[in-house]
Amino acid sequence: MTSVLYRATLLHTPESPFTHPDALRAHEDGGLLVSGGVIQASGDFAALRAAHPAAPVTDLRGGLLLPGFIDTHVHLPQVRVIGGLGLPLLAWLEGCALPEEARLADDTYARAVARDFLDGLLGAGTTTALVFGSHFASAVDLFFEEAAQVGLRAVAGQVVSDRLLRDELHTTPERAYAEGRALIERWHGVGRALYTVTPRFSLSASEGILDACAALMTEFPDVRFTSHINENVREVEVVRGLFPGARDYLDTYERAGLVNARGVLAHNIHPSDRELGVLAERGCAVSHCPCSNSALGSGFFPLRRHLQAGVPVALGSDVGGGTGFSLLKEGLQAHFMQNLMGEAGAPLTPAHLLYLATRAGAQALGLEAQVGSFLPGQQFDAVHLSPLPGTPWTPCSATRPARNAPWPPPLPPAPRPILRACGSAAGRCGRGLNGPGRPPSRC
Ligand SMILES: O=c1[nH]c(=O)c2nc[nH]c2[nH]1
Ligand SMILES: [Zn+2]
Repeated sequence: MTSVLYRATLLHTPESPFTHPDALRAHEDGGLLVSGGVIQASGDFAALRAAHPAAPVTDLRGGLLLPGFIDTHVHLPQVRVIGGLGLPLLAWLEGCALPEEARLADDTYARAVARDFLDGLLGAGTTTALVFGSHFASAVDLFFEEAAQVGLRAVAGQVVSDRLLRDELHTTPERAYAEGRALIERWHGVGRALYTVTPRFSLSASEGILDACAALMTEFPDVRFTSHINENVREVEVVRGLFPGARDYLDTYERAGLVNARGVLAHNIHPSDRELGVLAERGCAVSHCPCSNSALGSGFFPLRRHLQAGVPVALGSDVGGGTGFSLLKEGLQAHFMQNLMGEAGAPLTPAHLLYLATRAGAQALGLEAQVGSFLPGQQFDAVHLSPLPGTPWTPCSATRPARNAPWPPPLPPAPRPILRACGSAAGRCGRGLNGPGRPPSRC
């Protein structure tokens, strides 16, 4: 099989920068040798060229080649309600998201939505996504068909709920099991498709429906699991009331047997230490969706606590609670929000952000042997970020200060003031400013 040598500036993070400070691999004049869609070698272009002189070269210089982005939380039926800002979660679901989700009962509408959604993901450089599907089995079926057409690595499933949404979005445990089973048999492992068992959240899922989800997970041991957790204070309170015997939100899934290394739970903004400990011990990942957390006012994600506990974390766009498909934007927002948290935040460098948008997502989905970096043996799932022709392209030449270098540097001694403000309230002594040497207390 012919190999092709791609020439570009390459960046990838085969290790986690949270544990390996030198995790970023950067090759300014880099090369990737690809054969049959699989990466054979990566590194400096000159060395690869010397070792493979006959390989045809595809020249992609002038931009950046990164592993394709991996979105670990995004809702198929919400692509047309992106940007409904200003409401907290439960009001937003009722007024904005759920009425639109009900429209996917119509197959023609559902197909059009699937196409918009896939355009959005691929346009943002996302090549793998963990997709919250539709409540309607036929819409999920259509989605898998459309995803196969465009080559997205779709890890998706039918969303199931049996209370507190809208009647047309409710199902029963028996029907959820039967429709889930049929979709798994039709799509799981076909081409790039994988199936995810998807109860919407414990607020809308009875114990019966969580048990039906667990039955599918037992019967098909490599399908994935996804849901929401601890997103909004009011939501957490309602869930506590609905599951009086549960220790906390996570326990509602745990008791059904749904928490393990095949799982990704979205948000987790308000976790207890117990929940973090269990997630870490079971290897269940959390999808952090910072634009959604900001848009719905859900709160600040305690990334530092997740990292300290050892919980795997990756990034999600959470369209349409989130504001768009770009994981570059999610990374930037994550950075801003961690900054705003001060001491409680985790400082994020560009290497952390690249990792969270690529390799961390692959690990969360159990796909790290296939995608997420440019290591040999990986699929050639990549995104080429190239500026439009004519855009000035000046690499940033600023040097970063060392992590613990004092900043700001000490200030020079302050000049002696010539005039000092009057010490009385708002200068009401009538003299305004004191003359040199007159202490404010004499005013
Ligand atoms: O951000 C969210 N988007 C949703 O659609 C949803 N459903 C339950 N919980 C949710 N959170
Ligand atoms: Zn969501």
